[in-house]
Amino acid sequence: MSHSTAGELAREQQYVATLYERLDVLRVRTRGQLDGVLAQGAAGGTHQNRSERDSFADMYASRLARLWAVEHGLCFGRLDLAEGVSEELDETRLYIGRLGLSDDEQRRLLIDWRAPVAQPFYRATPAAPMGITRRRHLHTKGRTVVTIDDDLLDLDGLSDADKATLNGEAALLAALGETRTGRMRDIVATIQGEQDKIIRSDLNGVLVVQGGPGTGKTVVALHRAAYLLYTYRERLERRGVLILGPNLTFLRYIEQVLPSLGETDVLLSTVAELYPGVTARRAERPAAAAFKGAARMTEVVARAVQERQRMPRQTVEIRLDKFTLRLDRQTCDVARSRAAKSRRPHNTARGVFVRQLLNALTKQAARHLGRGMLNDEDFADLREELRTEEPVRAALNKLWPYLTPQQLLIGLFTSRERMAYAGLTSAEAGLLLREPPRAGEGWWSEADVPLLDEAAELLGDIDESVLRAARRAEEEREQQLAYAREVLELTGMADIMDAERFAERQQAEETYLTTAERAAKDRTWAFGHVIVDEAQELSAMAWRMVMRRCPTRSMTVVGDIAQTGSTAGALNWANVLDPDAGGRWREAGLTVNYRTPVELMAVAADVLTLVDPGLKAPESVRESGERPWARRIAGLGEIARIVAEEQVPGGKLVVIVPDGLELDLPGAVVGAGPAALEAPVAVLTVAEAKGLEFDVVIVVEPGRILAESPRGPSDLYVALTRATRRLGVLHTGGLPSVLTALDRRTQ
Ligand SMILES: Nc1ncnc2c1ncn2[C@@H]1O[C@H](COP(=O)(O)OP(=O)(O)OP(=O)(O)O)[C@@H](O)[C@H]1O
Repeated sequence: MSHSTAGELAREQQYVATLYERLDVLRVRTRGQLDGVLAQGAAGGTHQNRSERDSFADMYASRLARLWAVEHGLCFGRLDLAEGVSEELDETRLYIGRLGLSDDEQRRLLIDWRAPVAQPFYRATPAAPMGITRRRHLHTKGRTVVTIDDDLLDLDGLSDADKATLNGEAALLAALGETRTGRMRDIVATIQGEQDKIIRSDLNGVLVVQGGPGTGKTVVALHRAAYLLYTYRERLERRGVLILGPNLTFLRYIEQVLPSLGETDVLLSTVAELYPGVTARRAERPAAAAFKGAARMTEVVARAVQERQRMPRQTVEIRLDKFTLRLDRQTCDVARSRAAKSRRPHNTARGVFVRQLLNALTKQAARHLGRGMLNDEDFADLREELRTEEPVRAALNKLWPYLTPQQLLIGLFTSRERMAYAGLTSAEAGLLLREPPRAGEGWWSEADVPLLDEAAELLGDIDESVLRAARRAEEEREQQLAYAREVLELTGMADIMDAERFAERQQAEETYLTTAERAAKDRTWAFGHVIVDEAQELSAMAWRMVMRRCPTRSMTVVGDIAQTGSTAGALNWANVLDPDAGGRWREAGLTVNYRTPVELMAVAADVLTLVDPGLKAPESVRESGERPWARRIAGLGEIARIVAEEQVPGGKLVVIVPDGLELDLPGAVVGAGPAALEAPVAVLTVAEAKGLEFDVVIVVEPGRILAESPRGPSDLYVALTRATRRLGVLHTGGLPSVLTALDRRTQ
């Protein structure tokens, strides 16, 4: 029902203009407050004054950023309340928008979409109107209201057909029909009821959202992050929210959605990036990645640590200048079992081990020195002397070395002997065996990252390299302080900023880091909430790592079991979640496909029966009017011409190819990366296209995609469900029989 009559439009325009005026006033006011704080910033004062000023500056800066982020589509809806519904004043109308606004008398002008009173905007239906008589969608261009769409929720006035309408169908279909920009957009104006329930679901426990392609899992997860931060600000602001996606291209695709929702305490990451200090770039063979992802690796890593605590069979001789000390097997074993009993991680248990052996060595040394019984003080002095003797240190280090997770895994994967000790068969070891790292080479793969994390847990983070780094940092700070003094002298700024403050600004960036930035640097950071997207792809070992980041198990896990491409990935949510969140997870479903038109989904649904005949494809909300097609080509050389014919003006087209098929299209971006999102034409593999969408999709050699991995049917299903408008399939050999629903084109 469209009510874009001139009079109504003019009235809404007037109201929206007042909202923008208010927004402008607040921007100017906040800018003034920020400038005021910054102007005092350089004037010295106590440390406490300075840190108060910094936090005010942060607060005003992020408020200002929020005020600027809502320029587009500031207000998108209105609710007309049934009589007697509003207890506050005599409000009969509520305007809904990207943030809340009030005037100087605290009268509310605009309601944040996440506020509880805004909920009927997304949930009210004619059958359950929630005290609303009318829901109005306002479409704006810049600051101008262009059209209005109404849903009448007053039961008496509606026919049965009207009662069954979707929430703001016209608004929704308009949003879905738009050409893709290469970046995901927010959907605050058109969130649907089943999505809203998930967005506003309780913070506690693990919420699993299972839904087919295009059902809005990603976009809903992002809105949930914004909603949770708004509703549980106190609890979440300090700990932050982690959002894990499958790869960096995907993170690029979604990164703009959150700032437009006004959220900054969110860390976007991938499993490959989650271990601080490691960049996992190396490609891994699928069989090795699957093996490294299996839960059994927990034991393998534990055995690898034990192997480093193995005691030698022979007596260890330590030659000092004046005499030789000896550690026999039994003494070593006793020290080892003491250390093991301490139940501390390897690097901290080392203290127990070393103390035990040093005591034994000190007694021996006393005998050699003919000093018999020593008093406590002398004993301690002699022990300290021995501790710093190089041969003693070397021997103790060999028996129980300090280890970083990197050292442990490099040691393991480069030695068949160690792998055998860790319980691997010769064939398994062959799968993992590697050459040691060479300078400049990326040694780590994504599958190694959860193993590094596992190792870090068993080893403990306190190791010598950390201590050395801390000492170095202290020295550096001293140097920087000296440098700061010099610079301030030279620049004549000495009287407006003291050296310590300058040095702090230069070096101790920690003070200025956001929660998300601090969390990114800290392996042991516990997030307030964790969201995992494309969660079906995570291996058992990756789940262990993710769970460590969220001891409270407040999580949102979104994915589709039918789309699992990784051989280490999930085929069933219970298998994944029972081990770490047994009894604390609940499942919700999304059933409507907002991306793929009906015509395309019919083809994909046939492929879904190959994945599992019991699975049901999501229902598409719209038709494109274009039939998906298949075409036999004589060679890959023909693809460029077909791509040119299929492109839609201003839209994005992707050619999806099997792994290892090299296709060089003139003008196309090949492979993952931000450029692939921007380009009019890109060539991607299925794994690279996962989670993304394009106006036009051309799938090349579907038979090869089906055959190239045990998850071939899932991969083809993913490929066929990426398009919002047109789908074509090109093949040089026969067309797989599962694709017979495609129209056959001959030229
Ligand atoms: N309520 C909505 N209003 C407007 N657009 C929507 C709505 N829900 C989903 N969409 C759009 O539908 C498309 C698919 O959403 P999204 O990528 O979140 O789906 P998905 O379930 O994660 O898909 P996949 O499993 O294929 O990765 C996006 O363009 C999204 O913006």
